[in-house]
Amino acid sequence: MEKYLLAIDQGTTSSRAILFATTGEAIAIGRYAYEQHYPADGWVEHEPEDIWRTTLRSCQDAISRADLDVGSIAAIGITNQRETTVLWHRKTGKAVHRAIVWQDRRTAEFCDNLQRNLIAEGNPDWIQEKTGLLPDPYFSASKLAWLLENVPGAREEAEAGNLAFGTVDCFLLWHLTGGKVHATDASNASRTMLFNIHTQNWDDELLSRFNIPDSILPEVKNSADDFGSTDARLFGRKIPITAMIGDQQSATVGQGCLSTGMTKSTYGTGSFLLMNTGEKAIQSDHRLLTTVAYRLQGKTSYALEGSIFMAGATMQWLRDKLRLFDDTAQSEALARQAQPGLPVMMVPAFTGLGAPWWDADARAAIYGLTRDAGIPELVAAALMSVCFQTKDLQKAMESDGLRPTTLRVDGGMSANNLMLQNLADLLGCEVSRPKITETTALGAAFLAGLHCGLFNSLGDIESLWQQDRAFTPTKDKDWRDHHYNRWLDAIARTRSQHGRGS
Ligand SMILES: Nc1ncnc2c1ncn2[C@@H]1O[C@H](COP(=O)(O)OP(=O)(O)O)[C@@H](O)[C@H]1O
Ligand SMILES: O=P(O)(O)OC[C@H](O)CO
Repeated sequence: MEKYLLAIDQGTTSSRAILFATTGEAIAIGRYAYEQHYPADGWVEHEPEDIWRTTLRSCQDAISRADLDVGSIAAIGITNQRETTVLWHRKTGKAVHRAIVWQDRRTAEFCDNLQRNLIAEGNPDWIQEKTGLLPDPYFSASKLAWLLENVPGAREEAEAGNLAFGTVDCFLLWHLTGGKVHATDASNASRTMLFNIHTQNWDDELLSRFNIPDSILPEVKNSADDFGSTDARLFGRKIPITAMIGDQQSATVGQGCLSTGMTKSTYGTGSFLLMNTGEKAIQSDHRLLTTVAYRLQGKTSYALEGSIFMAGATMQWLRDKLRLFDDTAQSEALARQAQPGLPVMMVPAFTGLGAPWWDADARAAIYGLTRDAGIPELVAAALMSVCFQTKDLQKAMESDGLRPTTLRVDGGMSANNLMLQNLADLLGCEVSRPKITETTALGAAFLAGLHCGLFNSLGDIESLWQQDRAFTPTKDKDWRDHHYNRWLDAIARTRSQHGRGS
């Protein structure tokens, strides 16, 4: 019987399930968008029940659309939006509060104080040295501390051992296994700010700094491992779960970026550029993150990461709040009508700025509006803002002594040819889009297949990668420098609004 792999890709705006053949071909897909909650300025929440319900229905849809025997699904791999924090009751599986999403900035002051204290103690790099991360509300630790402090009774329940913490992979695993398995993988653990990426263990000093009881923590396993089996009632029979990996790391695998120096950038809600640095955990001097790319049979591969909070989300804002178009796919045709010279500049700091600025308090701004600026110029500026933010990351990597020669791109926004051409022009390097753009799901499926013996080695996935289109630079250095300097000026002006320099 031919075997298939089911990948669950639980993203920020939708839950997806894709059934793959071992050739990498997607056989069937299930997908449900779900509600975003914005209860206050800078707060972003998801209903955990929505996350679970839409994931389950996506899996059931994919399976029924493929019209196959559930017994032919060899294994499940889970990949997920990272850092998003869930705390739930072990007995009922019910969350004590909505999930606090990675974009949420409510703990900005907490993180500022933490950084100030570390500086006062003469140990400013303490967090980065242990975790590869920088003190910012983006990561799970301060969100979890907030839940324990602010949800009535949560701390007492946690200390009594009645609560479980997890990122979304872990929360889904709990539900898929009928509450039997409380585990995560090293790539997801590396985004919590509680995990020491060098020792590969939860770090007691970090736990005590954030005041987190260790009774709530999941076991940390390899990214391809034995994570238990689904409750037979969900899909008619048990299916083994043999991989879990954060979505950006999964896309790195799905893009075949498996050797040192290979780099991918995913353009979804946010944008995340990862360079595989192999067995070396390189600590950035330019405010990039060091993260676990994947851990296989106890061997850790690391990546250097630049995280941008607003990419496709800026297009959603133009669509939903300004109502400039009905479908984000229309943005390309609109931007092509814009005046030349990129007159309008947009800094999309709607939820602060990520790498390399790490400025939680910055807020978005638009510059250079004239009487003849209209919808095309605004849309072009929004698309360019994604390219400029990627350029910031390229510059930071170069300052750390690393330069990717080719950038492999994926994610919903990589369908936009104009954006990718502008990106190649601005970076001055080739930008390459693969035929399979569901690389995030593919990475998890591949790792699941690796663990259950459908693939022999990581090398097998490299041979599955095929290019759809390459975008080569058409502009010279003067053009690049001119526009990038305009961007840096816009960034400086935006940050000066709340008293921060560039
Ligand atoms: N043709 C396009 N041009 C610009 N943005 C697009 C286009 N198609 C999709 N997007 C954006 O890509 C995002 C969806 O990408 P996806 O990878 O599905 O995101 P996520 O995994 O974060 O939910 C949306 O924010 C959408 O606005
Ligand atoms: O859901 P995505 O694709 O926007 O990815 C979110 C990231 O994992 C956040 O770190």
